[in-house]
Amino acid sequence: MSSPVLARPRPQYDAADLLTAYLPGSFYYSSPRGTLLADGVHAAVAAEPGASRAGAAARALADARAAGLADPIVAGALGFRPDDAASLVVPALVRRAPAPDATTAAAAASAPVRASRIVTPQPDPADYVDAVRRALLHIETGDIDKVVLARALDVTAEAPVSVPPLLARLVHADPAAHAFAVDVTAPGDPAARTLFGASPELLISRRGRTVTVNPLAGSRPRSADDAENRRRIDDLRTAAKDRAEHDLVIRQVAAVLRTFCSGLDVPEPEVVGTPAMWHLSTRITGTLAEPGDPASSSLALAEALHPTPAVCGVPTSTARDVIADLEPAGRGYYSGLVGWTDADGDGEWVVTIRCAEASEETVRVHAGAGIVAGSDPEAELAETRAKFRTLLGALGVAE
Ligand SMILES: C=C(O[C@@H]1C=C(C(=O)O)C=C[C@H]1O)C(=O)O
Repeated sequence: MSSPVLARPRPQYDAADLLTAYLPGSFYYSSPRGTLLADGVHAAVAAEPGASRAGAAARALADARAAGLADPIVAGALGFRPDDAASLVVPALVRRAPAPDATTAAAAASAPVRASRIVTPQPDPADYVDAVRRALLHIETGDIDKVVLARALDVTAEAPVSVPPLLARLVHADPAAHAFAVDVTAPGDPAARTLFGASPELLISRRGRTVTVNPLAGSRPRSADDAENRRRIDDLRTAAKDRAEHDLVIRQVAAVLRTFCSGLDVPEPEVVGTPAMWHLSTRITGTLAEPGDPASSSLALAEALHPTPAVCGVPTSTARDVIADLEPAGRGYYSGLVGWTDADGDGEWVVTIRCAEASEETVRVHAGAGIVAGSDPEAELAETRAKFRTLLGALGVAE
């Protein structure tokens, strides 16, 4: 007779448990695929700036498995530029739960928000409008077809800002968003820094052979009025300028994916909504030709796709130079990527937008807009203003 195997049952969590357990220093990520909360550092993933982070992640995952860590993952964030800092670790403990739903974090969402915060635009809105005009000159002269220009708001409170209730509000406001919070404190920083947000834009999700990417480009603010929203959706669906802006992104993303996939389905764009915005969206699926190749891991694919013209421009390197010239402050983690990958290469990475970085009393909120021929500088300013609403709503302030 065999004796029974004694083992502690694997704990079952729901999305609310993990959101409640989140504390700065943890890695939190939720999306329609599920919720993940990772704590502690088994190993940091070091990579020289500019070198492939996917290679370093694959080595760290192999070492973690060899050291006996069950189902290790690499989780964290990469910045916008290849030479920006990254924050990637093999966490010591990973807890998973199903995706959040409309009931998740209801209590946090109804809690009052502490008022009296000062909002400082970086740069001044007039300077942003001027930068858009200068970007249009680059487009007229033919240097670039598209560039995404961003600006920021510094929201300063009277006391250190607590990220967990802000994250809970973001999840409650849009349970279908890709919500995240990542510790991005670097050696030498005077205080801890947390990157958090609710991105609508899936850079890549990989399960086995199947990859899904969902670029967004072309936007309208959401209105409080249903009839007005129907008008805006129709307008977005039919406007030649938005369609051209969207097609630039899809063409580049599909071209990159074709080099990894044996089959690719690129449907017609549709309009999707967040609580603050409407976007043109194309949900592309592909079948990987070599799923066992480390060069096809979700992080390797994310690095190959990044930066898409949804956050940078066309052509990529000239657009990146125009951004460096026209945006007074570096982007850091904004418009980079956040997510996780496992030892089989499966994982999910999102574009780091609708996000902010909190440190002590200050939260820096970011938003950008794609500039193409025919863009109206004031309308692009209004678009960034509407995009800020995702984070400002959680903070309980207006621009
Ligand atoms: C750059 C941002 O958003 C991106 C730009 C968009 C656009 O220009 O229409 C739409 C969605 C995102 O790909 C942002 O939210 O900061």
